[in-house]
Amino acid sequence: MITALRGVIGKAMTPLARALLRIGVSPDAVTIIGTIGTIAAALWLLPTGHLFVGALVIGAFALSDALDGTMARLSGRSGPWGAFLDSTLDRLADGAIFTAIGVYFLVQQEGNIAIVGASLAAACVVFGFTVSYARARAEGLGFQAAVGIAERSERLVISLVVTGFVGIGLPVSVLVVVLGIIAVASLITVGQRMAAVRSQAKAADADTP
Ligand SMILES: CCCCCCCC/C=C\CCCCCCCC(=O)OC[C@H](COP(=O)(O)O[C@@H]1[C@H](O)[C@H](OP(=O)(O)O)[C@@H](O)[C@H](O)[C@H]1O)OC(=O)CCCCCCC/C=C\CCCCCCCC
Ligand SMILES: Nc1ccn([C@@H]2O[C@H](COP(=O)(O)O)[C@@H](O)[C@H]2O)c(=O)n1
Ligand SMILES: [Mg+2]
Ligand SMILES: [Mg+2]
Repeated sequence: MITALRGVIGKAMTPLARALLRIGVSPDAVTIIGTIGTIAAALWLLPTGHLFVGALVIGAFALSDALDGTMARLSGRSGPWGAFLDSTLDRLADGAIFTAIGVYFLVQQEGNIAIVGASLAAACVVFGFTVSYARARAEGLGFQAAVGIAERSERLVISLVVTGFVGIGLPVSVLVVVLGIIAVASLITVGQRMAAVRSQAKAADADTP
């Protein structure tokens, strides 16, 4: 759903991508700086309770994930190394964001909401990583698995927008519910990816003489 905005975001990034290339910035530099910025902003701003500013700053850095690919394509430097670097660093950024939300619950909240919020954030880390792993493993075996209701863009945009709104007064219980929904939707996405690979594997078996 949100992932479908990819083309639009890529187009919107084009002028900035061209400008950065012109001054000699490489796609890899944007990938690395974007990841470091995301991790630093998440681990500093969320546990200290700066949820609104944190969501905005993390969102801005996370959007650089669409910038690096646009720069790589425009400069003709798109390739396996960049794809590997981008996907691997994505996992560090995802882990930092949901870990930071979990630490926010443990440090800034009390009682059941702290325990439940932190546990659901941990579930988002584990199930989100499993979604990404399923695609990486499928692609390593020659199948396609870029499907599902909770791809990375959905997980990040929804969690960051709700985190930002909690920062300006939305009850924190809404974030707990949304983390629960993201965790369940991630598990469903794992199932959707398994189903996609299973049908491709069966079709490949049937084609084998
Ligand atoms: C001061 C500045 C403020 C900035 C605020 C920005 C607000 C923007 C609002 C909306 C923008 C939403 C659009 C984001 C859609 C991005 C779509 C996109 O470009 O996707 C591509 C990019 C990279 O995808 P890849 O295919 O290269 O990545 C793959 C993916 O990671 C796979 O993961 P999997 O699905 O399998 O788990 C991996 O398997 C694969 O390895 C990997 O290659 O997608 C992204 O992932 C980019 C995510 C962008 C997230 C942007 C977050 C910004 C949204 C909100 C900001 C918070 C606003 C706070 C509001 C506060 C309200 C009071
Ligand atoms: N440093 C980089 C980053 C990305 N790429 C290429 O872009 C693809 C990802 O594009 P996004 O718009 O989704 O970031 C990736 O698969 C690589 O082909 C690159 O070459 N170098
Ligand atoms: Mg990228
Ligand atoms: Mg990336």
